[in-house]
Amino acid sequence: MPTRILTPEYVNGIFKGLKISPEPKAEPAHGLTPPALNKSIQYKRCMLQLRSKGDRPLEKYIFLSSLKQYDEEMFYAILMANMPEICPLIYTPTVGDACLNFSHIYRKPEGLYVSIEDKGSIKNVLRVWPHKDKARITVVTDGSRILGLGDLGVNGMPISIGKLSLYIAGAGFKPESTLPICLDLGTNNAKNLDDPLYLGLRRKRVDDKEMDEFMDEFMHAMAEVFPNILVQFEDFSTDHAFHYLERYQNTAKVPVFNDDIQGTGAVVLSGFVNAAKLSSEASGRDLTDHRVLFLGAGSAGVGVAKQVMSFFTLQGLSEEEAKSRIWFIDSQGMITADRPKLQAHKIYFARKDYSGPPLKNLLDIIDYVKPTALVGLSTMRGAFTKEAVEKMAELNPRPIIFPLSNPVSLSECEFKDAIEWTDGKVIFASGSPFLPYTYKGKEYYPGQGNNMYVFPGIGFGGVLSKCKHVTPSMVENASLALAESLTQEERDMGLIYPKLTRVREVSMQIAARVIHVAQEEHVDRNAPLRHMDDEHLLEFARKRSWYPRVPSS
Ligand SMILES: O=C([O-])CC(=O)C(=O)O
Ligand SMILES: [Mg+2]
Repeated sequence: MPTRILTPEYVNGIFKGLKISPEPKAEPAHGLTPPALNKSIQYKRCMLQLRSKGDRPLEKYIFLSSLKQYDEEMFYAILMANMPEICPLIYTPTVGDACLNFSHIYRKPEGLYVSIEDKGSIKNVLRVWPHKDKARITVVTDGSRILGLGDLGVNGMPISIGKLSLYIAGAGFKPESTLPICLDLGTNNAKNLDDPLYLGLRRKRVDDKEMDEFMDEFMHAMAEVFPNILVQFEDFSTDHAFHYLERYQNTAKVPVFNDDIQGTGAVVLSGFVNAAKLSSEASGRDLTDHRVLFLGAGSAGVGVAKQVMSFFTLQGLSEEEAKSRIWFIDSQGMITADRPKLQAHKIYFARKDYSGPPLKNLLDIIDYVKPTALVGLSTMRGAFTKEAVEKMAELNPRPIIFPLSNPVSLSECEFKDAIEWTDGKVIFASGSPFLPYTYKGKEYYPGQGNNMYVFPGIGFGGVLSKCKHVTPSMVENASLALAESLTQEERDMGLIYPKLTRVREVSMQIAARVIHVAQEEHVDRNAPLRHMDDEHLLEFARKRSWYPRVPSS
């Protein structure tokens, strides 16, 4: 039996003051605000107040979060005009701190909490969401693997909220069409369970069987209550991430994708396409001869490797040949097929062509594999040591080094170090942002291989096409559209990803491509769009994209 009593009073009470959908707002009545206050001054005051918090990012997060609640349009105007400054505050890395502290800094409802105690009546809980008919995109986490921070339980909610803010700023979803959801299936995090202020259920996680039953009911209920929604799974623990993607991606009545597996994979493939070209220009090596070594074999690592395989298959290699260009290291060393008790998701990439003693040390493995690219999704801070990066630079005139773990405190290496250790030769992308670095008088720009470049466009294209499913080809094409979106200026700067300031335009290109592929694969249900050519699809996406009505200066 649910413990919550969903009386109208309860529902009205909990949402009182929750501004999920600002209807066109009346200006505050004359006399209630100081005479000179207007939106432009308010914008400047907000920026001033934000910046006055100096280098206290969590305080900035809290400030921005309350700004979003009392003046949503102002929040988005500020975010969109200052993406490089604000993204790291509402998203990785600061969102990691917000999650760790969520039970202490929580103020107001911003999404739905569905707990194991709601099993049997999940539909009723979903129905409390205002504007049910407007919901088009949801980010659903169970808090079990938040960034690289592990099981945070209900404290994972800010990740759903942060990603949806980027769906809005990045692609132009209307704020009221977004729905953050945190599933509370317990937590195995002792720190949470010992914290008297922890806001989730005070119990260990349920077993897999009970979780399956819960998830099946949840997905059915979602399709019934929100028939037009697209579901993005986020930060589920590795086994569950793969399991629920497979369980629902072709069968659920609403389209589903997993951002950690597919979004991260797509964004890294895109960066790799551009990086491999730069690296091959320097080495003369054929594109099909790249060799990619992954450190970390969780949902993101394996998801990324599967996408990177399509780099090779697009060059004409077979699946087996493509797979042979990829090596994995996990906590026990290089993954080989003869290792006993390999987890299911690691078997595919386990090497069958190695028979020596187990290789455990990164330097030995680099010596053996001779990679052109080193990709980290290990959440092991500093795992790409000076010696390892120097060895990569000995092997390659332009080594590709992607330390992709989030947040920044768990990055496998820092941008500054990668530049110095390779004497500026590195082609670099990280998961969380680093600042540009000047070395020997030249300014170098880090790439940010974060799924924020693709999920807004995948979601927007998926929703505009009214797709039944998100297919692998839609994801792969999102990635290629991102790779192709670089301007000449960005290429001249040596970038492998477009500038963050262009993310809206890039998302439109991705969305248009996603619609096109949904049509080719007959998973679209928006028939009138079928008559549009690519240029019209792009125009259509741009027209449907939401902007805050606030002057941005
Ligand atoms: O949230 C991010 O920055 C990227 C991501 O999905 C993760 O690290 O789990
Ligand atoms: Mg994630």
